[in-house]
Formats: sequence, structure tokens, C-alpha cells
Amino acid sequence: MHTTGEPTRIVYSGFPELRGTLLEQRALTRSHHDYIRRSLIYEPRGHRDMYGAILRPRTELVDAGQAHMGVLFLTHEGYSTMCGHATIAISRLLVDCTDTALFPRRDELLFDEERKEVEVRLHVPCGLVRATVPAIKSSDSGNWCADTTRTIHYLSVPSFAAGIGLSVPIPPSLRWPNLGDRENVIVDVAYGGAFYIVLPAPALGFSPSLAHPDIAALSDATKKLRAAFNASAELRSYLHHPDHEDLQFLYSVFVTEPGRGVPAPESAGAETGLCFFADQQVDRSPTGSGVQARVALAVEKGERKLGQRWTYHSIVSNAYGGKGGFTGTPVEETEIGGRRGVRVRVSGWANYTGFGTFVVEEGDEVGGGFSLE
Ligand SMILES: O=C(O)[C@H]1NCC[C@@H]1O
Repeated sequence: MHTTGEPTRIVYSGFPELRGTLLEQRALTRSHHDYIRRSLIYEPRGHRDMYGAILRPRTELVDAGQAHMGVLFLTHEGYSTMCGHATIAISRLLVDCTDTALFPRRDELLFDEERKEVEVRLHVPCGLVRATVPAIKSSDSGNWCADTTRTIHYLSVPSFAAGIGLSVPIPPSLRWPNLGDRENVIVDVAYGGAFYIVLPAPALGFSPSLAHPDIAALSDATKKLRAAFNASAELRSYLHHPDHEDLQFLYSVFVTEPGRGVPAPESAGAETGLCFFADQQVDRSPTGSGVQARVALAVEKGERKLGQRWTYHSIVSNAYGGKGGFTGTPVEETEIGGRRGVRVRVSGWANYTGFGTFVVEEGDEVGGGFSLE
């Protein structure tokens, strides 16, 4: 499937049997079954920016009846903890799926007759995400399918601003050409199921406009910024999450341009972002988890009120006149590990690109997956 051009290659069958909690399954997949990620995400089947997901029908939250399905996320680097664009795609797939062999909890989904929508609860590595998929029900069969005229939305795990206006010292070995003679870069850090650095392009020494970004130069700068951030124990201490140490790492640097893009209906404003995540993949979608992080920052800075909807574009949604932009709305204040957090409602669209079977032949070493880097 794709969400504003960002792929999600979804494994719904054929994955080895795994037991344990979702985070244990994630660790086991990394240690014993990483060849599957490499064969699906790397060349020759995938590419540098491919993204994937593995459906996990048994997890502790599924078994407890709190979630309908578990999910592991795959990047070019490894296994991410949250993914909004894949959440939107997978929840549509599950609403359309009638096969209980693939989706054992399918019969627990409920069609809301009044709102004409179906709620799908996904257990993802960072917690429980509630997605709502608009749907159409057939009066003959009683079956439903996703209604693609309306957006899918999901309610996030608690998101929070972790640090505002932090100064990152850039050592001489990590300077990039646009930095000029500056020795520090000022960043915000926020959590939206994963930790994000968020900063406007001029903070890196680039023009404010993301209309025609120099992606290679921005990738070089954000990679070096991330290395400089990670080199400081004091800065790394901002990546603290009370739930689990698996969540405590810097996932992405998000470069933003406030004000750019068409606001979606009933949205108070718009902005554009370019997200470099994992090992410098570029997100084509507006990045759901990054939207959560950016909304949490806006609330913390007093720029956004509860209930205020805002539009978030990627360079792809802007290229299509705003189609495929996400919206993000802080809907509820919450407390997380003694600090203020918000739950964010993120809306977007996803489409199918195909259904297929992948094969790796015995002895085909190249076909097991390679990357030109
Ligand atoms: O939408 C998201 O949250 C994801 N897209 C790729 C990077 C993030 O995990």
C-alpha cells in the first residue's frame, strides 16, 4: 500500500511462528529473522526508502482483548517503534479483510451504524493505537469495506515535548557546508511514538523554503546533526521514556517550513516538513508519528489549543496540490511519567498498490538483499 506515496509492504502470511510479548517478538525478529526484512526492504525487491510491516496476530494486548492485531514496523535500518503512515494503511487493509485465517480477530470489529465507521485497535511497539476507518456496509452480505471518500484517522499514544531550544554543539569533524561559522544548532526534541528532532531549515543554514529542497545536502546536514546530538550524554538524556528503554533512541530529524501548503478543510493552518528517519530514509508521507511530535511541541509552546486542527504536508502532498496531507489535532491532555503529554488525532489516506508473493531461492545470496551503501 502507499500513504501519500510512502510505501508499506505488509507481510500478512508466511512469517515464522513467534511467541512472547510484542517487544520480545521484535527482538526475536531482529536476532533470528532479519533476513526477511533484508529480502523485502533491500534491493532487488525493495530500495533505499522502502518501508514494511509484519502483522502479528498474537501479542499480549491482542490476547487480553485490548487490540485486534499486533504490528512490527520495518525500515531500511531495522525495526521502528511507531509509524503513522503504516497505521493508516494497515487499518484500511484490516477493515477490508474478510479472511479470519489472516485476521483472527476480524469478527470483533464493529460497524458503527450512525457514524459509518469501524474502529481497529493496533498493538504497535510503542503501545496501543486506535484507528478509525470510514466504511460502507453492504445490506445484502452485511460485509463492509473502507469508504475511500473520507479520511482514516488514529488516536496516538501519549506524545510529549521532551526538550525545547536545546543547543547541539557541532564538532569540526561534523560540520556541513551550509553551517557557515556557527558552532551550535538549536533544536526541539519531541516524542510521538519515537523521538524526533524538529527544526526549521534555516537552523541548519538552509533557505526557509522547502519548495525545491536540496535533499542530498539536507540529508548530509541532518545525519551530522544527529551524530552530534548522539555524541552528547547530556542531550541523549532528553530521549527518556518512562515505559521502556527500547523507546529511548533518536529516530529522526524533521526539517520544517511553517506556513507552507494548503490547509485542509476545517484546519487552522498548514506547514510542510521533510523527514529523515532511521538511516536517512526520506518519508514521502507527512509522517504520522512526526506529526504527533510536532503537535505536542506546538501545544507545549502555547501555539496550539486542544481541538485545534492543523495540516501537515510532505513535499509529495505539496506537489499534488495538498492532496494526501495529514491533519493533526491535540484532542486530550494526558500525563506520562510525571510530565504533560497529549493524545493527537492524525488523519490521512492510504491506497493499495498490489498484492504479491515474494520468493528467495535457496543459494541466491544477492537476492537475499543488498544495499548500495
Ligand atoms: O508516518 C510515520 O510515522 C512513519 N513514516 C515513515 C517514518 C515514520 O515511522
